[in-house]
Amino acid sequence: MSTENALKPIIVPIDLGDRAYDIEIAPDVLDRLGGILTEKFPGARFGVVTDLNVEKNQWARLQKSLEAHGLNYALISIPPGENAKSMARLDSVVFALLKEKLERNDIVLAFGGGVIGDLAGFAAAIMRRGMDFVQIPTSLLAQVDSSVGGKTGVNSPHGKNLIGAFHQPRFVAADLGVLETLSERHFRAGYAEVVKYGLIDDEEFFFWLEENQPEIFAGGPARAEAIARACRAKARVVVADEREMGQRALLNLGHTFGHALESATGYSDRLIHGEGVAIGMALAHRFSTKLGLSNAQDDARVVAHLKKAGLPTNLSDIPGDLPPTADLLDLIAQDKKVSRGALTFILTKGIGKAFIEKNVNPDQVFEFLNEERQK
Ligand SMILES: NC(=O)c1ccc[n+]([C@@H]2O[C@H](COP(=O)([O-])OP(=O)(O)OC[C@H]3O[C@@H](n4cnc5c(N)ncnc54)[C@H](O)[C@@H]3O)[C@@H](O)[C@H]2O)c1
Ligand SMILES: O=C(O)C(=O)C[C@@H](O)[C@H](O)[C@H](O)COP(=O)(O)O
Ligand SMILES: [Zn+2]
Repeated sequence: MSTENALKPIIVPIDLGDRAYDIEIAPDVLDRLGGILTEKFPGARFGVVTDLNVEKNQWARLQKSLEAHGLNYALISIPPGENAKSMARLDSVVFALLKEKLERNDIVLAFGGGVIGDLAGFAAAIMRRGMDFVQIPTSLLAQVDSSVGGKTGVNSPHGKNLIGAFHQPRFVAADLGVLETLSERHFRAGYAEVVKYGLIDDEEFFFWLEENQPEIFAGGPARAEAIARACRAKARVVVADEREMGQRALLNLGHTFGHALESATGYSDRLIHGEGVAIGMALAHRFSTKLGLSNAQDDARVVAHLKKAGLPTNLSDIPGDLPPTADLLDLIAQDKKVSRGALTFILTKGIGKAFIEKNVNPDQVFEFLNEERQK
């Protein structure tokens, strides 16, 4: 594939019939958003949900664009971090939007990373029995993954993302410029989800990432191309299986382990989502090899690439103590892919050859995790 010009907007359509929408990836879409929203939603008011970091670094640009078109908005800004994906914070955001008298035909703008997208999207899904919303993803992770596909929700002490709804956005505005103020740690974490698309079913993309990772981190055309390729990959899966009745579960590669680790570390800065996914993908590869399904060479290649990008790949990379393995297994048993009590994992036959394995033996997971704890 030829390198895409970073200055030219890239449109990725999500063909979901009456819920179809576009992702626009461009360096200036935030500055043009006031005009886009005016055209798409004439007469609407906007409830902008963001966090304090995004407000400090990027709100001025969006505000200018909204005000240039005379749009009426209310700003709701919450403390940042994964802990915001809670029932308590959902309650306060919904309350604030209702207090602003947002009507059912008004629009929620989710302006932030994946935490804001999941939380504000869920708020939109339940407010007045369902309001429309627009995703304005400001982290790499949100641009390549969470703003696309309609999974919204919050966490529970019982497990990650256990309370939520499928609710598709009406538009996704992925502005490349906003990434300039994202921390390196969060950029790296988002990159784990980019690597995921290569590992699922596109070894050529994984090899391209091996070649281009430094350019992607530096910004410019390779970054725009990586984001667009990730969005197209996610679009293909979501259009084929919107509500995860089957193949969409492949997007969960690394997440069965990763989500349990995020819960076990209290949804804290000890382990952010993309880091959990990086460790989870390394574990999924090694577990597959232990079961005789994959091979050590591919495992090593995956780990080497994740490490080169500054990502963790071992349980011991997580600061502090982890709970006993039995507790980790309890968290894995709360995974939404569990069916009639049986564990489902996304396993692999090698790079780009992931598959869904139902009825995974919990004793084998327990033994594997105990071995991994020794590393
Ligand atoms: N719905 C989905 O399909 C889906 C997919 C993947 C991940 N997720 C969820 O996404 C969440 C993780 O998202 P995330 O990694 O974006 O985390 P995040 O939303 O916490 O954002 C990362 C951090 O960067 C800050 N930030 C974001 N954009 C910034 C910017 N442009 N400039 C400066 N600071 C900025 C935020 O304030 C936060 O501190 C997890 O809860 C995960 O479960 C959902
Ligand atoms: O969109 C999907 O489907 C995914 O699985 C994408 C994941 O990266 C994301 O973390 C998602 O929120 C996980 O979904 P869950 O259903 O396992 O909570
Ligand atoms: Zn994820």
